[in-house]
Amino acid sequence: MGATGLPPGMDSNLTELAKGGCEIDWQPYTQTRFYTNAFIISDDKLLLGFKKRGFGANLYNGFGGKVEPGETPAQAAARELKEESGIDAPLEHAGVLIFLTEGTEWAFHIDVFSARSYTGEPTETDEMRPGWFSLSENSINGNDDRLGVSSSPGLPSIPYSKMWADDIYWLPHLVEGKKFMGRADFAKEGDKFIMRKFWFGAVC
Ligand SMILES: COc1nc(N)nc2c1ncn2[C@H]1C[C@H](O)[C@@H](COP(=O)(O)OP(=O)(O)OP(=O)(O)O)O1
Repeated sequence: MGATGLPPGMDSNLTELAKGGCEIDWQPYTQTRFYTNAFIISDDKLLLGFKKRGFGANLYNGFGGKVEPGETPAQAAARELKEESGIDAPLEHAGVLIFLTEGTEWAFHIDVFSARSYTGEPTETDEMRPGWFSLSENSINGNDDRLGVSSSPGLPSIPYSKMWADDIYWLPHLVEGKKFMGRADFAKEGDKFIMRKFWFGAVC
């Protein structure tokens, strides 16, 4: 933890939203690998993809992947969104996330994007199965899932229990149009990743 109380690499112009694992040290890292993640919001619905293979398989997430050499994060985000869901969208930068996984010396640096319109039809691909989730009148139940209530009848609520454990701390801010930044360090237990230490903040 730096002198500002923020994890190394975080901007000081942030208001704390959530933290945990304060008794544990941040895992050191020597390299950073750049990724993207994109979320589409349409009226009171959020588009997520069920990851069918690879890292994060069997979890819901936004659409994204590695930033390829020569690409900007924004270009990579648009390409990955198209490749994984079949749609185009006017993506805007929403936040930055740093993730460490036990046993690796490199950190995921994820530029997160969002858009409130899109063109095309969300379509299942080899990697992702897109689906809409309700954002209406969210409330939290005992399973950490947010219940969609009224105006999107038939749509499920955001499936936080089937998403990465960090998402519940920053995704509501993305939905509200607020910028955010954060970090989480994960340990591996068998084939599961357990979030041990985290810090998330909103950009002031
Ligand atoms: C560890 O916590 C994470 N939380 C969330 N919400 N998202 C994460 C986390 N770790 C990684 N991600 C995201 C970042 C990317 O959007 C994907 C991973 O990208 P992927 O491995 O699928 O990259 P591709 O370039 O598409 O890979 P291949 O084409 O080689 O399969 O997960």
